[in-house]
Amino acid sequence: MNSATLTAAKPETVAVDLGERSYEVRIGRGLLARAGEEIVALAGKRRVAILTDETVAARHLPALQAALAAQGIDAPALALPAGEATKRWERLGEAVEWLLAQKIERKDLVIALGGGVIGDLAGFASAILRRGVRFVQIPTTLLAQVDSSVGGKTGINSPQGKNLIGAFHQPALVLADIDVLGTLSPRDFRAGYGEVAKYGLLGDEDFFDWLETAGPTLFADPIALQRAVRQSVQMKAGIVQRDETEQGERALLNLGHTFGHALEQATGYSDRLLHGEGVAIGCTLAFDLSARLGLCSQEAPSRVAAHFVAMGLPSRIADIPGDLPDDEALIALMGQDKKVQDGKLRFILAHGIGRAFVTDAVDPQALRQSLAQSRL
Ligand SMILES: NC(=O)c1ccc[n+]([C@@H]2O[C@H](COP(=O)([O-])OP(=O)(O)OC[C@H]3O[C@@H](n4cnc5c(N)ncnc54)[C@H](O)[C@@H]3O)[C@@H](O)[C@H]2O)c1
Ligand SMILES: O=C(O)C(=O)C[C@@H](O)[C@H](O)[C@H](O)COP(=O)(O)O
Ligand SMILES: [Zn+2]
Repeated sequence: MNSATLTAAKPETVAVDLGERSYEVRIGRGLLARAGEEIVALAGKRRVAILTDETVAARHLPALQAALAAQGIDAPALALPAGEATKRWERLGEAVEWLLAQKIERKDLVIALGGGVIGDLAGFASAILRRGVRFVQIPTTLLAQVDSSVGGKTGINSPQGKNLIGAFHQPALVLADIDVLGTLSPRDFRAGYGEVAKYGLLGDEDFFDWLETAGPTLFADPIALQRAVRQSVQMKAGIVQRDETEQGERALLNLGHTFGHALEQATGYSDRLLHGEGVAIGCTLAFDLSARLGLCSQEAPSRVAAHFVAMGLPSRIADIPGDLPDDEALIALMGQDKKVQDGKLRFILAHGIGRAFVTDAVDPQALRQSLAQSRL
């Protein structure tokens, strides 16, 4: 990120208003260095334990530990292997046993320093440790800053499907320091962008219009990046406030995920397909299916695909390297989706860009045609 020539906006705060589970999301530059003060303000000088991954630990853990040490807090850390494969029982067990060995008590704090994998796993570990301890999200990927650190969905994957084991457990604070995104690989940055675009596609056409121009500049422009993170978090916070446990509206945040999660399972939760890449392919499929069902214009899916291509993201199943299960097997994998009701798949489709809705009225032939088209 070109921080020398561009000044950034001031840090901003988005409140997530959930009664006694309310918290704030701070977004801006230099927040990692101020983490010690934030943690003391939240929990005094209580004990703190950090869960992270090995890649993030090498780049950003010393700065966090120094910020905490400056406030007199000695914070031990456990660094798990980086990558989606870490979101599983064995690593969860390792994390929980380690937290117990650190004697983390109910009123102490767990810090998740990392991307969505660490945030989801650390959040779930915090939910079940002594039946619930507080945790703070310090998201270090674009995906985690715009999406996974907010809203309290925590959990791990199963061989049967994505995020099938988990709990709702809201963080006590989120510190999204956009400076730390400067060390992300271009591929991980782009994957996170898949979730940014999702917000425009599901509920805000003006945001999507802006992203079509600003998207390619985000990595180098902290002002545009902070705006993208803030608008995404504002949209997610609004939805989560109205529907914390996904009884209705929150399912819109799953746009593209019925497809994406099945593809992630089919690729073994490996780096063949990152979560945000699956979301980009899934969003394109959702718009293609919507157009086939006559719900939106034919232009909408082309515009969605064109934007993902312009951003260097995959937009078709054919973009995934290696062999994949056939369409019937992919549809069977979708059967484990958490939105399934009475055995029936439910999809997030759209009447146009920014106009998503939930439906179970999907012609299976149209679904098969969309999947077949996406393989070409
Ligand atoms: N809970 C939710 O609401 C929610 C929302 C969206 C996604 N998710 C989950 O999030 C996960 C994906 O998250 P992700 O894309 O952040 O993946 P990730 O956590 O695996 O991070 C991606 C890669 O970036 C590396 N990394 C992280 N921060 C870095 C930094 N600052 N500099 C350099 N490298 C860095 C990591 O080590 C990893 O290799 C998926 O499991 C997905 O299901 C959850
Ligand atoms: O917060 C939500 O709600 C979301 O659906 C956000 C998604 O981006 C995220 O990937 C989430 O983990 C998917 O939820 P799931 O319930 O399908 O596992
Ligand atoms: Zn997602």
